[in-house]
Amino acid sequence: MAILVTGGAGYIGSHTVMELLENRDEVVVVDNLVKGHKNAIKGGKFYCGDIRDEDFLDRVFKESEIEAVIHFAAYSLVGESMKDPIGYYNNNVRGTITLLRFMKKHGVKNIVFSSTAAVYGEAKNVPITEDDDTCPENPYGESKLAIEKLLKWASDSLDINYIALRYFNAAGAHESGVIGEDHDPETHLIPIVLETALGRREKIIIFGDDYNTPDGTCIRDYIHVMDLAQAHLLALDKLKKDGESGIYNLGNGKGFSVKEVIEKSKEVTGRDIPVEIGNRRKGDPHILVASSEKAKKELQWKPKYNSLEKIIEDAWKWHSNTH
Ligand SMILES: NC(=O)c1ccc[n+]([C@@H]2O[C@H](COP(=O)([O-])OP(=O)(O)OC[C@H]3O[C@@H](n4cnc5c(N)ncnc54)[C@H](O)[C@@H]3O)[C@@H](O)[C@H]2O)c1
Ligand SMILES: O=c1ccn([C@@H]2O[C@H](COP(=O)(O)OP(=O)(O)O[C@H]3O[C@H](CO)[C@@H](O)[C@H](O)[C@H]3O)[C@@H](O)[C@H]2O)c(=O)[nH]1
Repeated sequence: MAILVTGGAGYIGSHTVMELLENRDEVVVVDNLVKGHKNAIKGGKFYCGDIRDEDFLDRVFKESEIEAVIHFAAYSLVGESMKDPIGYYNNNVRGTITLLRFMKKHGVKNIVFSSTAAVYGEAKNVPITEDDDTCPENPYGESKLAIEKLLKWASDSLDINYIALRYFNAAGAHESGVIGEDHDPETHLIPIVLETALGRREKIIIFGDDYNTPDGTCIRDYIHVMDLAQAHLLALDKLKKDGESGIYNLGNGKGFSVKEVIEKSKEVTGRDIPVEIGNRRKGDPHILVASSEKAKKELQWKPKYNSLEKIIEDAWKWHSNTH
């Protein structure tokens, strides 16, 4: 029996596939390679196609004995979603609807879903717990919240069990340096900062320094991609064991401002990183920091790489050596 990983050629997906392979799980990856890379998939069986393509998805389920699904495939950029809300709903919501229909048809019950801190919007509490209000500030977060709600109804009446993992900001790379964060164009803070350190960019533009935070720049909770990968395996175990659906935050519980990330990157790389202050980016909440106590207690999740320094070191190893 295999684990179907949608979006397994992408950043977090490819790192989770590595972890599954190390755990000796059988893996089937589905990805349309719109954003991902075939050479980031380090094992298992690969199908190139779109999860919204019904005939394609039906064939994948028919040809492989799928035990459970980990569902990463989505568009995931806050800024892009503000410009293309229809495209975001179309890919994220429609893709998940098609996936659930074929899971149902082929009798696959368990799904781990990539949700996001962006479902919370401007947080009222710091750190944020899973019971806090959800009020997304951008179409991306809204599309993910719509999927969480769909999953809830599906679990109530369709015999589907789900765990939605609300990741905060994924960062870092596999410790081997073999795979890392490889988006094109890159929009995420840490890779852009490191590309600037490497001289591939002239400068990093800070999107606003007039937020209500100590240094005026946005605060995020950066979580190592391999700690996220570990959480997916634990979520699968839990679904197999007790079939109980649930929602879990995944973060380190510590926030860093954009300026702090740049300063730490200067220390790690020993390079100069030129900075310019620019306008705010639409759709950005000022602070997002997780409480992950629920994941630690109920999934037995034990993040191993929980310092910003280690996250930047691993990202730097990949960016400076292999990219
Ligand atoms: N990167 C983060 O900080 C972060 C934080 C919270 C949540 N997430 C969520 O985690 C998941 C993975 O994020 P990522 O950073 O690895 O993104 P990514 O873009 O690197 O990976 C997504 C993968 O899905 C594929 N894909 C997209 N639409 C598809 C479709 N219709 N059919 C088949 N394949 C499709 C892409 O080609 C890509 O390989 C996403 O669902 C994202 O919303 C990411
Ligand atoms: O060139 C840049 C890039 C980013 N930022 C800022 O850096 C912070 C982090 O931005 P980024 O790395 O783009 O991540 P987010 O927009 O916080 O979104 C990520 O983290 C979310 C969870 O918090 C996920 O849902 C998204 O999928 C993922 O892209 C934000 O305040 C940005 O405004 C800059 O100032 N300059």
